[in-house]
Amino acid sequence: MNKIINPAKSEWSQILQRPTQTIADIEETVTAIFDDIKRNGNDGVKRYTSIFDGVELDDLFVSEEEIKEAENQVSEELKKAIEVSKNNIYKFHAAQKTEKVLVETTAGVECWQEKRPIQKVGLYIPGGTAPLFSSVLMLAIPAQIAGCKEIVLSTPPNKQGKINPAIIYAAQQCGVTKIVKAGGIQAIAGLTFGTETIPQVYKIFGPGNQFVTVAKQLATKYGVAIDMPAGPSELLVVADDTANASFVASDLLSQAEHGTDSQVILVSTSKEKLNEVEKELEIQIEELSRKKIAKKAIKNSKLIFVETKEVALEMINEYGPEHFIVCTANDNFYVEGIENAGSVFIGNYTPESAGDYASGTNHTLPTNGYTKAYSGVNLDSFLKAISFQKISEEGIKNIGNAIEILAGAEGLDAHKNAVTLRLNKLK
Ligand SMILES: NC(=O)c1ccc[n+]([C@@H]2O[C@H](COP(=O)([O-])OP(=O)(O)OC[C@H]3O[C@@H](n4cnc5c(N)ncnc54)[C@H](O)[C@@H]3O)[C@@H](O)[C@H]2O)c1
Ligand SMILES: N[C@H](CO)Cc1c[nH]c[nH+]1
Ligand SMILES: [Zn+2]
Repeated sequence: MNKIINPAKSEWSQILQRPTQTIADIEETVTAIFDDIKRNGNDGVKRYTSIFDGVELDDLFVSEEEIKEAENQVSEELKKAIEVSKNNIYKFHAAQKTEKVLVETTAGVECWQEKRPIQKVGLYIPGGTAPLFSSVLMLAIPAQIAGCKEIVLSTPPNKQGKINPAIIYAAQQCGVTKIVKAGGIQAIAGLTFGTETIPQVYKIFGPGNQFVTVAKQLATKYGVAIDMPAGPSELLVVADDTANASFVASDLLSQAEHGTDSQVILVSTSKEKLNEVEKELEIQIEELSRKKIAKKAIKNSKLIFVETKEVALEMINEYGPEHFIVCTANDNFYVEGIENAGSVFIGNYTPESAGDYASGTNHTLPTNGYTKAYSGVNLDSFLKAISFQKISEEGIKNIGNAIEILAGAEGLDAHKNAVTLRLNKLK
């Protein structure tokens, strides 16, 4: 584990740098693959699947037979756990529905806002080193509640050209309409341009490694919307003497095991707690099946001592973690003061894994400091808000003159005329 540091404020941005590559590092590769797939469709998707995933595919889609097989392969125990997770995610996201907002802004001028689903959405489900079927629930459940019509899922196949049965099973439980066997940049390109058989979608959702994240960002150049950049996992824990060191270490490792480019950080006002957690990390990491990955990720990680909670909070807001765990005597200080975080976990008995799987909140969250401007996935991510207005004769008389003056001042005569003609008719 890295040694405990106490950086000066001037060093924060350098110390807190993410270990991921930037758009500039990956853009050339992504652009070349996008161009190829735009021109060559399915052949291009298959070629890059062969290069990056090591498998030659005949068919890019999960078949009816594979769907039946998956249903039989998933254990009853896992099906029940998926049901618990699904129910909680459903409850939390269904509760986010909002009523139509109607306001009579001036007598005779009615304005309202209503939400409509995005018709065609693409869900990316990571599958490089672990089949994240929990991400299927996190994306397909809100898509279904929102009323999206076409829900296309894409995920990388294994070396036998198969998709993990739990991914297929979860997709069937949540209204996914098609499952494409493609991962990484080729999956995002397929959903961006559409191919002979992959539908082109209006918005792409989902987490992924740095290649997926940069590909999603570049997809926006071609007119496709994205949920947010949701890249390699991050966790920042703030802990004082009241925290349980072994719990804190287990949480840090839970995110370190995601990928070698994950980053976990512990900030504390207690040197003793930092030392205790460091020892726990060394013990617990040896027991993990993914210790090779976790050990590499831990190299990107920091144990930071700060003198006061005020300095801790300022540093945390500067970093803007994807996940933020608060385990201190004064949790409210951090809960009320946090400005930039994807999802917040409070107290010794709220592990980050709860949000990853089953509490009900969404685990598709902004990383790499994008918490400063983006929210995690929620019901609104799958909806558009459309504004409506209806103006009566009384209404146009009330606001017409103001519109004429405003349009005249902008030098836009046609705008002004559209009101003047109506006002004249009402004289
Ligand atoms: N932010 C979030 O909300 C969130 C949620 C879950 C997971 N995650 C992150 O998702 C990631 C999952 O990563 P993963 O790799 O296991 O799966 P993945 O599905 O994201 O990526 C696998 C794909 O990457 C492509 N790829 C691999 N190496 C490449 C290379 N050198 N050049 C071009 N393409 C390449 C391959 O096509 C492969 O199919 C982890 O980093 C994890 O931390 C983030
Ligand atoms: N922690 C991940 C988001 O960064 C989500 C996840 C899925 N499965 C386990 N964890
Ligand atoms: Zn996780």
